[in-house]
Amino acid sequence: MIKIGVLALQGAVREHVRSLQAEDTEIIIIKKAEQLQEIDGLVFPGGESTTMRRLINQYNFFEPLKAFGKSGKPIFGTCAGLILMASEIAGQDQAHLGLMDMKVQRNAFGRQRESFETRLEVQGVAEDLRAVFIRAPLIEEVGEHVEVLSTYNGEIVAAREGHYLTCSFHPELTDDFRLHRFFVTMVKEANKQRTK
Ligand SMILES: NC(=O)CC[C@H](N)C(=O)O
Repeated sequence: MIKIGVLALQGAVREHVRSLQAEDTEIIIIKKAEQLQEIDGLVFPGGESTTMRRLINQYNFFEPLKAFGKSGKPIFGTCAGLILMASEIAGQDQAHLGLMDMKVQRNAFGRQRESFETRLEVQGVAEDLRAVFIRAPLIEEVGEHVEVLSTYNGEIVAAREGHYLTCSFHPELTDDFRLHRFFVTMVKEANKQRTK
């Protein structure tokens, strides 16, 4: 049995809990930093990244989340979660957790297109994944160890760097669970490596 946590400070928590349901997997809602010790993988939901960052500080999550990432346990960040993981944010002096080597731009899809749904090819996951974009960020630049998994109109919208997975859309708002399943497999594999 593996345990996957969903960071529950703000945002689309329940939807991720639903989408992560899988065999031999327990889903835990994370409200306190101590709970990070019991889990094998973690999801950062979408929502509002500046609000989430404020709550991360307020509830003393900052260092524990960084340590969790550095420990090699998988993290999956969606939308605002992607912004939290980035090492650089366009137009801002400071990033948040800086876990993934990538530069992101917030609210990157123009006004008329603030919110839309499309189908995307995601490398190793699906040829036609349903993707809902809501005031979504895009990934402007990636470091050499980052694998681009998907693009939309030439812009990077999903990527992986080792045990970190991220996308700028909301896979948890559809019944297409393939990206979540991919993450659950990443967690199971990382867990196997650790307990070998
Ligand atoms: N749906 C979302 O998570 C939007 C992200 C939001 N625009 C932010 O900057 O945090």
